[in-house]
Amino acid sequence: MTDSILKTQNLTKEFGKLVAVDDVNLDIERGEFRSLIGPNGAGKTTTFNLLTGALRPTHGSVTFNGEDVSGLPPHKRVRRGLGRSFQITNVFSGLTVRENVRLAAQAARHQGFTPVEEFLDRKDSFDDVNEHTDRVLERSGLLGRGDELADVMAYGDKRRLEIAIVLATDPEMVLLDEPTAGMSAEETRETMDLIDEVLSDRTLLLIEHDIDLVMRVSDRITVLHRGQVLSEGTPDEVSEDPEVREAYFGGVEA
Ligand SMILES: Nc1ncnc2c1ncn2[C@@H]1O[C@H](COP(=O)(O)OP(=O)(O)OP(=O)(O)O)[C@@H](O)[C@H]1O
Repeated sequence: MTDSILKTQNLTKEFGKLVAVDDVNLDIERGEFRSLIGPNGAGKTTTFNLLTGALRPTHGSVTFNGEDVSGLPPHKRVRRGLGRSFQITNVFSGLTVRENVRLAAQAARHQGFTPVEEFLDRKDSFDDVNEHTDRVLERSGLLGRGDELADVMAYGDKRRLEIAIVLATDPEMVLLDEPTAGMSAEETRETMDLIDEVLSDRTLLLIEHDIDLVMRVSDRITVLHRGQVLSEGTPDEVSEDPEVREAYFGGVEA
């Protein structure tokens, strides 16, 4: 039996008459690197938003670690270990590297329900958050650079900081929404290497339209087309699927 970390059941999102995500069943195994690909308008971003909680499904459910999280807002999903990155991650440019990471660690960790509870919680958790921040900086290759202002960091280092911010929320699973969008081939390679270096022990779901990129990095690939799952399997299985070739290349041999 597989050890599922994230499942969707009959996940559906309608925008008026348009069914953007249509009865999608995903079953992602703990530790897996899964990619979700599909041509423009296939429903990738909508699926991503249903998983993070930015959108609520019209029908169906999202289960994370055995818990139905369909009704939970994004920040509560993050606290349960379902992290997300890049397009939603904010690097505060006026803050230092350490402050950025610390803020993310704090936001993900505080558990108090009222300001008073939070205040009472705070003393103990300060040491805890500081230690966690150090561990994250070390893991991300940023220890010793904590006092640098995010604003003046080089492009590649900023990406490193973005990943550190995700890691600070202590995710069991990370949702990556087109992390290399707009990058050169060289920057794409560096970013994927960095993800591999820093997040390789987490379950990853990469939303991506670059089919060549996902072929290289994924354990399994789910192909969406017109809101539905068209194909699923290892990179080899998916790339040999005639329906995938049809959807991507219009039947023309690539
Ligand atoms: N808020 C919305 N209101 C109405 N229609 C929407 C909304 N968001 C997405 N859609 C539509 O749902 C369909 C799926 O869009 P989605 O952005 O999820 O696809 P995608 O696979 O991410 O595409 P792309 O690669 O172009 O970003 C598209 O037809 C899109 O126009």
